[in-house]
Amino acid sequence: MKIYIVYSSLRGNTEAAAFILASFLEDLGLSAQLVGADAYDYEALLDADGLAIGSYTYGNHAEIPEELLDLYEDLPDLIQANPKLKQALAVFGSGDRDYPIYAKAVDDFVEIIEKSGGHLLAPGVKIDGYPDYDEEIAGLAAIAQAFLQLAKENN
Ligand SMILES: Cc1cc2nc3c(=O)[nH]c(=O)nc-3n(C[C@H](O)[C@H](O)[C@H](O)COP(=O)(O)O)c2cc1C
Repeated sequence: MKIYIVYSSLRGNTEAAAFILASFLEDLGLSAQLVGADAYDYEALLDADGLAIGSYTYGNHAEIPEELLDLYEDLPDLIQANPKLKQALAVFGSGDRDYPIYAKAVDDFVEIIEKSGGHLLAPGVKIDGYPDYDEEIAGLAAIAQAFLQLAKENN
C-alpha cells in the first residue's frame, strides 16, 4: 500500500506530527512516503493508495499556507481521478489555540475532501503547537489504524 504524507511545516510542529504518523504506520507494517509541500507531485498521487495531508494554519485569516494551495485546489480532481485515494484520506495539522480561529487549515482540507466525495478514514487531527497531548497522539494513531484496516480489507 503506497501511502503519501504530504505536509508543510514552518516551525516543525506539523513535521513532527508527520514523522509520528509515519512511524505509527511503519509499526503497523505499512510504509509511508513523506513529501514536503515543495515536492508535491500531482502525477505521483494518481498512483497512490492513500494520502494524509498535514497543514499548519497561517496568515491574517487562519489560512492554508501558500505552498499547500496547489494540493488543495487539485484535491477535487485527484479524488475523482484516483478511486483508491478517494477512499483513503486523512488530515492533520498544527495550530495555536490562542488564535481566534484554531487550526482552520485542518477544517478546510476536511471540507474540500467531503465536498469532493472523498472519504476521510478518521477525523481530522488538530494539534496545539508540538504534538504532545495524548488526544493528539491518539488522533494520529487512529489515522494509522484506519489505514491498516483499509489495507486488510483490500487484501
Ligand atoms: C502569522 C501567523 C499566523 C497564524 N495564524 C494562526 C491561526 O489563525 N490559527 C491557528 O490555529 N494558528 C495560527 N498560527 C500558529 C501556527 O499555526 C502554529 O505556530 C503552528 O504550530 C505552526 O506549525 P508548524 O510548526 O508546523 O509550522 C499562526 C502563526 C503565525 C506565525
